[in-house]
Amino acid sequence: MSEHFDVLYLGSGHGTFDGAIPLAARGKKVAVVEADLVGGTCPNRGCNAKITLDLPASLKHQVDQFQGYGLTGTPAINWADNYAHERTVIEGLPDMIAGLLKRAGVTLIHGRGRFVDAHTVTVAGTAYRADKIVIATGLHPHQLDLPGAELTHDSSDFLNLKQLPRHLTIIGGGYVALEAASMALTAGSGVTLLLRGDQALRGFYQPFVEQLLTQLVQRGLDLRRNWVPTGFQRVSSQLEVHSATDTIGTNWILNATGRNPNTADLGLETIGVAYNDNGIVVDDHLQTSVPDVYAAGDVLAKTQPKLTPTAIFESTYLMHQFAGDTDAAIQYPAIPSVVFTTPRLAQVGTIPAANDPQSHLSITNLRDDWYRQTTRDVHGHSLWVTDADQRLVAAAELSNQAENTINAVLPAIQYRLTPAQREQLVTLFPSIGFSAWNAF
Ligand SMILES: Cc1cc2nc3c(=O)[nH]c(=O)nc-3n(C[C@H](O)[C@H](O)[C@H](O)COP(=O)(O)OP(=O)(O)OC[C@H]3O[C@@H](n4cnc5c(N)ncnc54)[C@H](O)[C@@H]3O)c2cc1C
Ligand SMILES: NC(=O)c1ccc[n+]([C@@H]2O[C@H](COP(=O)([O-])OP(=O)(O)OC[C@H]3O[C@@H](n4cnc5c(N)ncnc54)[C@H](O)[C@@H]3O)[C@@H](O)[C@H]2O)c1
Repeated sequence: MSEHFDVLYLGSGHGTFDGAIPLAARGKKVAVVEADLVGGTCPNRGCNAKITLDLPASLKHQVDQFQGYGLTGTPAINWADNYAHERTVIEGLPDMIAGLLKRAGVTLIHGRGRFVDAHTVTVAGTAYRADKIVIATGLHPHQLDLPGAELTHDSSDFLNLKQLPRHLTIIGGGYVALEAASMALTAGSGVTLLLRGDQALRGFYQPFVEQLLTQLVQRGLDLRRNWVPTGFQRVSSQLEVHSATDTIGTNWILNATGRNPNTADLGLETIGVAYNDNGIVVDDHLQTSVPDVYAAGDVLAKTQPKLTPTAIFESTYLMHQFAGDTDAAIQYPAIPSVVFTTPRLAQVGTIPAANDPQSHLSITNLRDDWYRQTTRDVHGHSLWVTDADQRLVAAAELSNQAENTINAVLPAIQYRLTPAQREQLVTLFPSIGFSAWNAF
């Protein structure tokens, strides 16, 4: 007879483990099926790996900004050492997360799961039954259907480079493209960035995106807009990227054209789970079109940003639902996002049009903030959007510490704090939090 669980999760990323661990600790019988590395994309091939590699680049950028302001001599990035450091920080994470799951009493099943019916999945020929099943299978890199596409690489390949190529060509204008471009430029590689349209980072405040691109171009980025690749070719020891009218010679090609939901080969058609190109369709309780089958994390078809904090929020919500703490619909908070370029571009809330009568937009030049002068972080701006009652509803910033500014002001947005309530909050001085709370 097949083993029976209260809840079984497909995938072991943040869409799963932040909820599965407390659920098991509360006495539910929980199983997690993982086909690859435990912990999923973020720890192994995403956030943690990327930020570890980026930090020396970010530090170098800041040291460069202090030349003539108390520092002389610019450090060089040794990529082999940087990569070796990243490995030591990352390599233990799957075992660490597996340990957390096991200590909480979760049964970890290695292999690819597939639905047989709405309450049964098979893994390598063994059937497992559960009262509820959560699909949290994440995304995979989008493949280009072009001649020579096998010569291109994805973000995991980039994060696994032991040495950076002399010249990289990056296709795409999203998070992965901009973060890789910024890191590689600072580390000394030549970088060509190909945008198929006019704009990069479409969801972000475009004047700040343009400021970021200008700074990257000043640091040597070869930016090509409206450049649509038609194919790739190896020519002796070089690679070529072709468009209808142009050719770029390069040493390495990063395909950063997005990621697609892992919905194939799960047996979704067998049991009737509805999905589309954006992912699995769910109701406001994260239940799919099939009762007792749920979805969480990046694989969801959703308008919220497909980020780790969103996945954590969803898996935690499902944990409370399964534990009987709530039967309320999910209510997403304001979800911030940041592009880890140098400088960083961070944002929260919906930025209205400049002439929107319901809101007031103001822009702060970082040069005018005394504290930013001490950190030489003076080349960007903050955007503050307030409503008719002077409550903060959205914000964006381009700076070396943009993620900290946006984190600092999140409570003002989430709890709709009035100016009088904000006055009651005392922050440390001098600090980025103080600068943020006093800027709008
Ligand atoms: C390069 C990169 C950098 C990123 N940086 C950031 C960042 O800085 N900040 C941030 O917030 N977000 C970042 N993200 C996004 C973040 O990684 C995701 O939002 C997060 O990992 C989503 O978690 P998840 O559990 O939904 O999916 P995943 O972490 O992708 O986990 C899904 C898991 O399901 C497994 N799986 C798939 N199919 C099956 C099956 N049939 N059976 C069993 N297992 C299966 C997969 O092997 C995988 O381990 C980054 C992503 C990338 C690619
Ligand atoms: N800092 C972070 O939080 C972070 C960092 C990296 C990745 N991520 C997450 O990982 C996921 C993937 O990021 P991404 O940057 O790969 O995707 P993305 O969707 O952010 O960007 C894809 C880019 O590729 C372009 N594009 C799409 N098809 C193309 C084509 N055929 N030819 C040329 N250009 C094309 C798009 O216009 C867009 O600029 C996202 O969910 C993102 O949230 C987050």
